[in-house]
Amino acid sequence: MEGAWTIAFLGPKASYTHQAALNAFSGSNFHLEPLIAIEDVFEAVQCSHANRGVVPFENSTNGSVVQTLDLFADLQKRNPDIIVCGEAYVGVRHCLLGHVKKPVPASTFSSAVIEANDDLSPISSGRATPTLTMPDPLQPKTQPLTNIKHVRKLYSHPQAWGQCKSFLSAYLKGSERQDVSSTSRAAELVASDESGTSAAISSEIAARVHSLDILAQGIEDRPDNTTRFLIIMRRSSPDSRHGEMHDTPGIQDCPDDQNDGMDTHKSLVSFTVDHEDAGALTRALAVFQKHGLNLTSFNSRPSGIAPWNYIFFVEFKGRRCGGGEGAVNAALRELDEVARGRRWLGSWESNLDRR
Ligand SMILES: O=C(O)C(=O)C[C@]1(C(=O)O)C=C[C@@H](O)C=C1
Repeated sequence: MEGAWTIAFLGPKASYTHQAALNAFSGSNFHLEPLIAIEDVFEAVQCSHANRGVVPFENSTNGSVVQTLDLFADLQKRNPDIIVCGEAYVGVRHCLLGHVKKPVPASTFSSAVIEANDDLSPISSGRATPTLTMPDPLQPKTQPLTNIKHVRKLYSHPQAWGQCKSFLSAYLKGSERQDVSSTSRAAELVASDESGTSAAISSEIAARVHSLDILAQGIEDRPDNTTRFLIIMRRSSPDSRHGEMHDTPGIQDCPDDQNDGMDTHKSLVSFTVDHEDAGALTRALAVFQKHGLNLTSFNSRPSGIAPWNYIFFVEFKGRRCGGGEGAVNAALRELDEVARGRRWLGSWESNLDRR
């Protein structure tokens, strides 16, 4: 694998990020390297251990992945050279993975055996009970494949809880929840739990990798549940694969592009504003409107400067062309006049229509 690119991703194997990495980088030219945390992926790319990194950015049901936004905000100045160079979408179908409870052999008709097997009685209706605050609760779109009354503890990535709310509230209300670094890490932990009373929200592939039983399938609230992943790289790093140098990745040659890639590309920028200055954020956003740059996402995270002070992330249609030309460069110059601490985070080809 001499000369192959190293692609770091949020692992272990069988995470949804792994699926995104396989979609974006298949073939023998790529060596895929699972890492434990999203920050490890940023670090691997920042220190050039990896040529590219794949990280979750946003889920269509549950919103932004705040760990990733915070790494782009980079308050500790650990990842100053990271930019985005691509994106990938993965349809996320969650499963509940664990161990099917085996019936106790009824060799004798003792009350202990009857009690133990009572837990294997038919599955509950799963209808969420209406309450005063929620008179019309969302009903889960699926029910368990087997009895799950023995499940006491759940493991998953924090994003997954918010994607499976109705199933969890209908069937697993009393179970303790533990956040872990990814859904595949959750499956790994459940596989090593000998009590058999834990379960993971994870993928069907993770069930196969860890020889776990699928206790329920398709437990996400919405059938269109999709996660968007970003591909990151280090700016000004030599990419050895084709022996070529990209001096300014994220800034592209677009000589024949009449509309700055507004139909084909997206870009990401972050900035802060003077919070004492009324209208400062409005003026910053007006710059994008003035140059016809359509915003596709807007996020904020604590800036680390002072409490209730934010760093803003704006994603918009269009790409930044080399040579200071074009609408995006013009907007960035004007943004520098009204915003503070502006950081360019890259342009990449939009993949939304190619899912
Ligand atoms: O835990 C994983 O498998 C991941 O790849 C992370 C992640 C996320 O952070 O959004 C990816 C997809 C799902 O939305 C849930 C978790």
